[in-house]
Amino acid sequence: MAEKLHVAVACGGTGGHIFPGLATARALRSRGHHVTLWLSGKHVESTVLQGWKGPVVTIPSEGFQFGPMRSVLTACRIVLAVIRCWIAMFRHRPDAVLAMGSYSSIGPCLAARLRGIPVVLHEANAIPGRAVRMLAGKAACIAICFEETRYHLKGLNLVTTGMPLRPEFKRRSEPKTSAPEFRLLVMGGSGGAHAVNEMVSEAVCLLAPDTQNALRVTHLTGPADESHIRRRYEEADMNADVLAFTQEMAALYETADLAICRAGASTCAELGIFGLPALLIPYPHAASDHQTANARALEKAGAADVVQQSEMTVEWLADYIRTQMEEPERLGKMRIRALREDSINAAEKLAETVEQCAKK
Ligand SMILES: CC(=O)N[C@H]1[C@@H](OP(=O)(O)OP(=O)(O)OC[C@H]2O[C@@H](n3ccc(=O)[nH]c3=O)[C@H](O)[C@@H]2O)O[C@H](CO)[C@@H](O)[C@@H]1O
Repeated sequence: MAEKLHVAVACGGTGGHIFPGLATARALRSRGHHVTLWLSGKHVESTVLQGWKGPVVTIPSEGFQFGPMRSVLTACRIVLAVIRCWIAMFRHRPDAVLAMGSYSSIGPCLAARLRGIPVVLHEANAIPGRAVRMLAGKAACIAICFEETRYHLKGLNLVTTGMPLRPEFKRRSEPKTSAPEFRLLVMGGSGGAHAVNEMVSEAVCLLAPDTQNALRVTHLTGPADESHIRRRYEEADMNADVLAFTQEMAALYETADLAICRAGASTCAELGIFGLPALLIPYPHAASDHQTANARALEKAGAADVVQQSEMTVEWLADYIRTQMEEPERLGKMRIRALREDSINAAEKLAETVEQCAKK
């Protein structure tokens, strides 16, 4: 094993950054290293971070904003974050920084560069985000999940690690047993997605008179929409479990027949671990439309269908769900194509990459 290191894992932002950061932090710890999480203070971080007992450094940071005045504000915030991180690094003295690629990676990575500390970046999406593009040139290594990403980061030191996942996301050892009803899992990433919540719940309610006992829905809404989506299903007398957020994702993936969801990087990797077919509705405002690129990679593999939010109607969705319920053979074939190996042991592979890049 490499010598004992102190690694700063910068994983603030959304669940899509915190979960893989946390999984890698745990893998680094189990290899004997000391780990500090560097976060941005966003509310979602406390929801997701349950169970982390190690040290945390919170450096407030905000996403990129554009326009003449806003760009100046963004630049000022970045400078402030770098100064704060640079000061915090006096106390914490990391040997390496691992950044999971959100805007909150920028402060710790630039401060680390000023201090001569090696930086490893993790890019979860098929198209790299702004923070990774900004930091890539100075990184010791960039870990990626999609082979497509190589086209966007030519000439840099890349290694494919896959997406670090929570330890409970283990592939099912026995084939899925068929439940009497069709199980639909609806989710919009770690914060929920309002447009997905509205359209899918309306489509399911449109189907309600014919499918009440044949369809069971688990709908993860995010905090804003939970109560009115629950009410909508109740009024339609529909068999639905509505939750703002759950920590029990593995059980849901394992029992579902179909997912309707956004195409965030963690969601895509998790669908692959469980071989769960999906209808992917990419978030239309994602930077560089990266969710469409993620979704197309799954579609190309025959693992998912993709529909753009702007092209979707409630009637089309209702018809899509009914068709999938009536065609279990099609979903069975998709299930086989959906199973992917590339994110198994990703946390360990990324931990190993950090060890290799760290200051000896
Ligand atoms: C809106 C947006 O820009 N989202 C981005 C954000 O991820 P965002 O957090 O939106 O989405 P991801 O799919 O990457 O991650 C969602 C995570 O939340 C978990 N989950 C979700 C609901 C729930 O109730 N419980 C739960 O645990 C999922 O299992 C998954 O691990 O960063 C990702 C990584 O850069 C990007 O790919 C996404 O495009």
